[in-house]
Amino acid sequence: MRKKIVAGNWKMNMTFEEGQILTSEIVNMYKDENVNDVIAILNPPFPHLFPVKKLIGDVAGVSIGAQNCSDKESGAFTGEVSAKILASFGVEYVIIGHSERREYFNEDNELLATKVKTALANGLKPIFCCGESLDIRTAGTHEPNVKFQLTQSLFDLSPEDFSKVIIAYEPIWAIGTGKTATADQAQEMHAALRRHIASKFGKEIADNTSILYGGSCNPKNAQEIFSKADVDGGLIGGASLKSRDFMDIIKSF
Ligand SMILES: O=C[C@H](O)COP(=O)(O)O
Repeated sequence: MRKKIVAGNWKMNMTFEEGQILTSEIVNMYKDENVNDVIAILNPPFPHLFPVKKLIGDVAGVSIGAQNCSDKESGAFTGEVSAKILASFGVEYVIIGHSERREYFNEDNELLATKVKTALANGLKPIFCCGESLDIRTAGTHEPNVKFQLTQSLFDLSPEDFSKVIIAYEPIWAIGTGKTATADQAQEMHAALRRHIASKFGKEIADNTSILYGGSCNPKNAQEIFSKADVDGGLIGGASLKSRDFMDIIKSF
């Protein structure tokens, strides 16, 4: 059975102290409150990874992920962080292909395919982001557009490797805009992606792939979105910076 996952993407937010407070609050709430088998993944900026991991300790169900990794294994690439370094610090997940990386850092499907392979080769589980712009949505070509992102970056993987990937569907027009996709729009795309995955890797793998929704998800709309058959959780930006909101989203299942 596929896993229910809520991942918090802090993006470029939180000082050291703020990150420590946020993590402590989330970890304590997660331990004290009734969480229905939902994996929480905290994805802070790089310098937070080790201290946040220490605060999480051995609390089952809470895990740590990075927001990016290099496509290179190691070497003279100033400012980059490799999957190998992340893994050596006990990081378990890595977000790859977020639309902000695609747009501001020119990351294309080909580069992202390399990043996914590098992450997997070093034991990290990729949270692979995909999603369409408003123009593409308006033109009605969103489904083939997003399927193409998966084909280009993930369909070279072996079935065994693909099974370790989490998909995050994030319509770009819904990110940080307060304009969330409707639950039906999310379900429609998630179901299409699952069919697409099945066409390449088979029904069993597709049925076991967690597909998360991201884009202005908050405690008010999470329950309806998560109630849809093919929505297995969320990739949360703004609302993951407030412990109560993040926990309420986790408890929306
Ligand atoms: O990675 C998270 C997404 O970009 C969603 O961000 P948001 O919840 O602030 O819209």
